[in-house]
Amino acid sequence: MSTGEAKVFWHEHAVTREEREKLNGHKGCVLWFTGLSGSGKSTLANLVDHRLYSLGYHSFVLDGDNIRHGLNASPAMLRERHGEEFAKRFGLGFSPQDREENIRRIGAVAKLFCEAGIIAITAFISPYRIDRDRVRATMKPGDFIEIFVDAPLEVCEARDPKGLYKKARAGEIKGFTGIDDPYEPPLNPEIHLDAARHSPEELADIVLDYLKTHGIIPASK
Ligand SMILES: Nc1ncnc2c1ncn2[C@@H]1O[C@H](COP(=O)(O)OS(=O)(=O)O)[C@@H](OP(=O)(O)O)[C@H]1O
Ligand SMILES: Nc1ncnc2c1ncn2[C@@H]1O[C@H](COP(=O)(O)OP(=O)(O)O)[C@@H](O)[C@H]1O
Repeated sequence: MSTGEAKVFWHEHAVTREEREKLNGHKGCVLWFTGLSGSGKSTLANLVDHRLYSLGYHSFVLDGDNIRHGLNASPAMLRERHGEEFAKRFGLGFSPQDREENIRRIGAVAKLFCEAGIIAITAFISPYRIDRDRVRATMKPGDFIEIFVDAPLEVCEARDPKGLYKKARAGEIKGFTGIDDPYEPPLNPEIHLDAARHSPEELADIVLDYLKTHGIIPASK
């Protein structure tokens, strides 16, 4: 058997994206929340998801913390389950390369959701601009909606719900975003949220309004 690169072919779907969107009563898209740890990504992602669900729409949250338990599991988790060699090959931590692969994989998954006519809601720090832009470049114009959850480091650090900033300041966690690893804010996000001055409910309203005014969900409900 050849060990060379296999040729892979693309199969058209029997049911088109447009047909699925018609059935769902709204368009598919990716709501890409990005921001520092503690900025409010997960809170907001889940609130928007719940609002959409209550309106009868189809959405799903892909959250960094959860995805890093499965698809993008850490080396430690994989070591326990499958041994050292497997963990080294497939486990993802927080090095720049691992974050890049984390975002690449989740971008591909989010795109599949979008093509299934679903509103994919991702909540990853996604600190590097190039990684977010690469995901954007894989998608059709309008499908990738970058949402900057903008809360200053001081605010996030004061919230510190998991105590991670404290550990990072103490040097117990290395390469923590905002402390000793960079966060590159979006230059031109579709939505820029002031997450330090507004409640999650107010911020969710802004996201829902965007979806209505851009024809992703009906304006009428
Ligand atoms: N070194 C370091 N830097 C930043 N964050 C860290 C780190 N180590 C662990 N954590 C925890 O992992 C969550 C971020 O995971 P993500 O997959 O969103 O990160 S990334 O997009 O790949 O940068 C992040 O969760 P959120 O607070 O929900 O953002 C942290 O709880
Ligand atoms: N807009 C907001 N205003 C005040 N507190 C918030 C807001 N959004 C989230 N929080 C709180 O901040 C903390 C971090 O929120 P979380 O959604 O976990 O952030 P992230 O997913 O970005 O790490 C939580 O305790 C949450 O209740």
